[in-house]
Amino acid sequence: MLHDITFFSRFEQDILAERKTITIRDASESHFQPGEVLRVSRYEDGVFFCFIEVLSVTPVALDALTETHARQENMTLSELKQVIKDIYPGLDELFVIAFHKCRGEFQ
Ligand SMILES: CC(=O)Nc1cc[nH]c(=O)n1
Repeated sequence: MLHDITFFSRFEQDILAERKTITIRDASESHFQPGEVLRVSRYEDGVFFCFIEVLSVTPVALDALTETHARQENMTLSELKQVIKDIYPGLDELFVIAFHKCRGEFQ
């Protein structure tokens, strides 16, 4: 079964250009499994823009975010921490979902 995930529209171009290869989510979106293909749409208007394959789902604390995570998000580390604090205020239990954009049959 195909599951859905949404991203804020400001992340769309980075995902399509494969500059953003992780997403950091709360526990409500930590159930995805490696190998699972997700249908990706924009959070604001629901417009579909690609499929992604989940590579891994790894717990991480806000303070444990690193420059590597930031690079995978195409941000600086301070930008990334601020973005996550804005999206999930007061939350420390987070999950890194690593993915790659699907090509070919899923494009
Ligand atoms: C819609 C939404 O929650 N989008 C998010 C949240 C965290 N990271 C991300 O890349 N996108």
